[in-house]
Amino acid sequence: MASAFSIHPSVDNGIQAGADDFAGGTLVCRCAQDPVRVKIDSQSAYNHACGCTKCWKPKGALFSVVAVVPRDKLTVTDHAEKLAVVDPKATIQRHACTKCGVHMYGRIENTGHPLYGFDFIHTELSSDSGWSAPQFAAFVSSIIESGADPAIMGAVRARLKALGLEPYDCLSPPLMDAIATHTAKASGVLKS
Ligand SMILES: N[C@@H](CCC(=O)N[C@@H](CSCO)C(=O)NCC(=O)O)C(=O)O
Ligand SMILES: [Zn+2]
Ligand SMILES: [Zn+2]
Repeated sequence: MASAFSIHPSVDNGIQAGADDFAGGTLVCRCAQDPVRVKIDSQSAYNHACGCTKCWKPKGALFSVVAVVPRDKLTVTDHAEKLAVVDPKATIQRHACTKCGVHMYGRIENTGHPLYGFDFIHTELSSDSGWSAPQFAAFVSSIIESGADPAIMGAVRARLKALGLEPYDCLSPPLMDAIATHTAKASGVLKS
């Protein structure tokens, strides 16, 4: 049965597996003229659906789909002058196209942050196929903050599970463990 809502257009009809030998591609914004292009020289990692209010999502979708790549593998090749940071105070500085609104990459500038060194990208902006598939759904309850009816949450979580995207209200357990380990080492609670 078709769903009454869209999780995200790239997963609504099932999830396409990534390719093991995939080594990157180009992200292109939605401007018909002079699009911003970002070259990625790496496969993506930790791809996931994100329900938070800050990640860019296409119109009508409840979730964004967002992954990370090492920041030294990301290069803006065309029309960097069109990019601006959406919220300079956010942990993840999202560089968006000022003309079409698409977020081209999100960068963490705080060197002490557990995820420093990773840039956040939306692989749907690339026509290259082989990017790693989304593995889980994060910040699911946060879709309510963008206006989703709390009454649909049961159906949303059931749909995510049916798609193979385990729903979490924060990040996935392996990512939360990695972040907590980093924090415990930084504070000295855990000896490295
Ligand atoms: N309920 C809030 C949650 C926002 C949030 O913490 N988002 C996460 C995940 S973004 C990609 O997975 C985060 O790390 N944010 C840091 C940032 O956005 O700078 C909401 O929905 O706004
Ligand atoms: Zn654009
Ligand atoms: Zn998010």
